[in-house]
Amino acid sequence: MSSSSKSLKIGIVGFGTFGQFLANTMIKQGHTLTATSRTDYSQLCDQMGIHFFRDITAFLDADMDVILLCTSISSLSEVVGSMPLACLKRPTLFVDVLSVKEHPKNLLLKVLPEESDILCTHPMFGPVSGKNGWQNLTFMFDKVRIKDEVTCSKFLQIFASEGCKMVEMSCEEHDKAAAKSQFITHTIGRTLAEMDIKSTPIDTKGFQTLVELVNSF
Ligand SMILES: O=C(O)C(=O)C[C@]1(C(=O)O)C=C[C@@H](O)C=C1
Repeated sequence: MSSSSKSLKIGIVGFGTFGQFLANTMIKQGHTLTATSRTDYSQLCDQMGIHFFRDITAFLDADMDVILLCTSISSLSEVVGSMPLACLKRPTLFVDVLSVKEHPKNLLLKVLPEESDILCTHPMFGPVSGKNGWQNLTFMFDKVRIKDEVTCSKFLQIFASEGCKMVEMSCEEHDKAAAKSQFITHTIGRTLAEMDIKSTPIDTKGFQTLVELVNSF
């Protein structure tokens, strides 16, 4: 990577809905993307101009600036545990985007090589709230272990340049706050979805707010 260029080589691990969502903006910004996933996304990646690797060793061989972990919370440890990290050619920045933060922080500190940098993040938005751009949406990050500040700040710039509200906070603080906010939002949202609530001709403002909440899941 040339330090004067803003463009990063980013490898995405886990190319589900959230990985694809982030990839679209990264491509728009001119970054070079590769991806790997348990599901075969080679056709979709072809359409998006992303090199898809079925084989994780070949993926790690591709020599990236950033490895972006977009797996589910429950599979992170198995996925990272199965990566042949000795294949990494140089110190690499690992970034996760899981909606809990102490778990990936502790796991990555435990299993990644000492020379790898770690940035734990949580975009507080997704394909629904971010469908018309990321302006004013919150991006939480914790520089857990950063030696290469240049690469880290280029990565953060992806979100800052889209107009995100950048919030630096420890993983521990994040989990305390999210346990209050995200838990209640998902619980109520999913309960209302089960109840199949729909707009009526006589909606109150309060009821419309509930219908909007359900539609955001
Ligand atoms: O806005 C969306 O589309 C979302 O799905 C947002 C949502 C959520 O599940 O609430 C998705 C993932 C992020 O971890 C945070 C928020």
